[in-house]
Amino acid sequence: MNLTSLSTVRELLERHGLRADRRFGQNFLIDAHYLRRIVEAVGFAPGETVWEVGPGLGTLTRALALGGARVVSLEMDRRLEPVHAETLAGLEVRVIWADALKFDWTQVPPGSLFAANLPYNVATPIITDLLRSGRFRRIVVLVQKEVAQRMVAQPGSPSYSVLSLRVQHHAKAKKLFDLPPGVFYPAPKVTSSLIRLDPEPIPDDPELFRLIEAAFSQRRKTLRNALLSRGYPEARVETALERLSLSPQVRGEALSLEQFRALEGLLSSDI
Ligand SMILES: C[S@@+](CC[C@H](N)C(=O)[O-])C[C@H]1O[C@@H](n2cnc3c(N)ncnc32)[C@H](O)[C@@H]1O
Repeated sequence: MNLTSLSTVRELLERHGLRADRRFGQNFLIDAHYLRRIVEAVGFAPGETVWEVGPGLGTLTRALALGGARVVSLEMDRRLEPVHAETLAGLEVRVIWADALKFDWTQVPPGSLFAANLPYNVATPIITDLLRSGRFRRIVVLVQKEVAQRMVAQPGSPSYSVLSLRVQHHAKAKKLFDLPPGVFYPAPKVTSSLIRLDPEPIPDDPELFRLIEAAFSQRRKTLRNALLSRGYPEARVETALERLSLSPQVRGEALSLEQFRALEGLLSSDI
């Protein structure tokens, strides 16, 4: 069965009485060229397990399994079960019917691989959870281009955000290529991008991210005021900024990850 054929996808949906559901971010990939490039980017060895979120009709899931991977995939939309009975039959695939946002990724073995065409509305929290779990050595995700830009953004750029720092803290990130809306059915309004993350074994740092979230909580405020409004003590914030030679007028979006780490170190010590 060729799931990258638009007529096959339409016929499959119609035969099962289904429509792509926007609430679940269902935009199915229907392009063989891009599908091959995504599978190549995952770079698994034969028999290796690849974790996935959102198999949908089974397009990427099937391509990974046909390429020799064992796939464990989380899906929320139970209507797809009879579709999988056709599209994933006989393949090394296990579907877990669960919400990926509630899944405990720390139960995945360390050094695992992850690949997905992520539902756009929940891509950021899923990527954050995957990174925080510390269980993945490579994460290949198809996301909205704006999310991809945030993932690789540097200080001072309009896309620089909590997600940029989350990615930098845990991983090396590379934007691989863009995909036009027409390679999905139904076509989304936006361009997509494939991103590869190569995480290092670095644990989460909740205090650092409490600080970063406070710094980005009100982008129009100075860093000083944003931190004060989140309850950081004034004298300590002022001394820490001074020690780091940062102006009291500086905004959070100007600081590098290293500067946030240094700031957090000073704020949590007796200065
Ligand atoms: C963009 S589609 C990708 C489908 C397929 N992998 C493809 O490439 O054509 C996203 C999929 O994620 C599923 N999904 C959405 N939210 C989810 C969640 N919170 N947990 C698990 N699956 C979810 C949707 O039902 C849909 O199948």
